[in-house]
Amino acid sequence: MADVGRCPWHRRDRRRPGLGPCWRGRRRRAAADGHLVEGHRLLWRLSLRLEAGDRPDEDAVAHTRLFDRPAARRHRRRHRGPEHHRERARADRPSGGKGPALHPRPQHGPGRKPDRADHPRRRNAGAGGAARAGRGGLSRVRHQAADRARRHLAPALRLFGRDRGCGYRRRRRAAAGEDPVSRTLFITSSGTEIGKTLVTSALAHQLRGTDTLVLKPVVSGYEPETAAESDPGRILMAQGRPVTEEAIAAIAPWRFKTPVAPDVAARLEGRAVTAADIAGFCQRAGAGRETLIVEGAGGLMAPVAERETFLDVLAITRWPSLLVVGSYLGTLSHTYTAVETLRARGLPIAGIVISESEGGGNIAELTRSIAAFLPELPLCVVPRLAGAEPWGQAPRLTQFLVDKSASGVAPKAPAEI
Ligand SMILES: Nc1ncnc2c1ncn2[C@@H]1O[C@H](COP(=O)(O)OP(=O)(O)OP(=O)(O)O)[C@@H](O)[C@H]1O
Ligand SMILES: C[C@H](N)[C@H](N)CCCCCC(=O)O
Ligand SMILES: [Mg+2]
Repeated sequence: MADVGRCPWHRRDRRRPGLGPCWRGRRRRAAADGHLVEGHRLLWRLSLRLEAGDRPDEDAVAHTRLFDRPAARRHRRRHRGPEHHRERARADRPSGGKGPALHPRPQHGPGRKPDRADHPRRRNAGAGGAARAGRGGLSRVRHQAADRARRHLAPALRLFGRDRGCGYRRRRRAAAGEDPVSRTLFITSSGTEIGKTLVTSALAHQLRGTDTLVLKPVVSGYEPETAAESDPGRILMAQGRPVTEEAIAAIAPWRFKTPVAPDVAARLEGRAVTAADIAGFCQRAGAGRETLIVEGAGGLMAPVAERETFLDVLAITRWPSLLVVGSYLGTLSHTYTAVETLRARGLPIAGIVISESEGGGNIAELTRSIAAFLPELPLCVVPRLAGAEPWGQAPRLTQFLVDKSASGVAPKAPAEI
């Protein structure tokens, strides 16, 4: 049985009786593989598959075993060994796919509801689509990834609704490219050494216990000996995770030794990275996660390749940016330039965080200026924090995360000063 449809945790016999919605209702029952079936209707669909001699996937075989003993025997025989194979397969093959159905199609009529699989809206959905137009079998034109994710989805969704459960189906759909990660935030800044990692670690810390992945795909100036002080090291510590080489490699695959622009650092090591590499890695790693947070390296337009910058990563992904800016003299121009740059590419901005620079600055005046110039953008201040774990003292930053189904831009939040 393919590992689709139910979370392994639930598939094991751990359910407490009477708690799950899955096992209620007289006409529904659980097959031995943990998949839900709807009695007669599903049997009828299976009969259509079997009639055509179609055995498209392992699931169909599993159900055959459950519902149709002669067919299950044939299946076992067919897999017994090569010496039986040809002869038995010939004998088992239905005559042109036109033999009688094992389970005759239910007749429509008074007192009998038409099968929902025949409804026009459902014709392409799940197993219902297979039975359409009297073709008596699954379509030969198949989209493999979609099929993998959609097997048995229709009955399951009808019973439970799309958003219930532990998130296992959502992650599977996302892995098949059907459903993007719910919330993503790209932490960028008006320059380097501004406070991106502090903000990223604070978010990572505040989102502990949730389904959040935090990535720092490109890091320059990385030394394995001082991994705990590196950006990915600090992110892991903020999440309460051990700083190991494996954990760092999983969240920061492009690590370069020299503390310079990533394209230069990569060239010095005879390596290369592109905006598409970075976008692809993050999207694959984050597929199906509830929240994905990605920290850039350097400022918004720090180069990643000779003719590409982090802005090109954003042009591919269209992640909302959280712009971290300093409180030094000159930050206003840097801030507005970064905002204009994102807007010129039509990229969403989740908000601005002023991370107090070493020299301080007039935070109240800066906040007033930015709020007046960009009143539509949420604004927050992270004051100068001391201590070994500054991420634990930062103000709440999770308000910058919004569902992708929303506009992609965080709702306006009051400035925290
Ligand atoms: N609000 C703050 N309070 C205390 N320290 C801060 C603050 N903002 C930044 N820093 C300090 O400034 C230094 C640079 O910050 P950080 O590493 O977060 O910058 P960055 O933008 O992530 O840089 P990079 O471009 O290298 O990724 C760090 O030592 C950090 O702790
Ligand atoms: C080493 C440093 N802290 C960052 N990791 C990389 C900064 C690159 C800046 C490139 C630039 O904008 O000139
Ligand atoms: Mg950083």
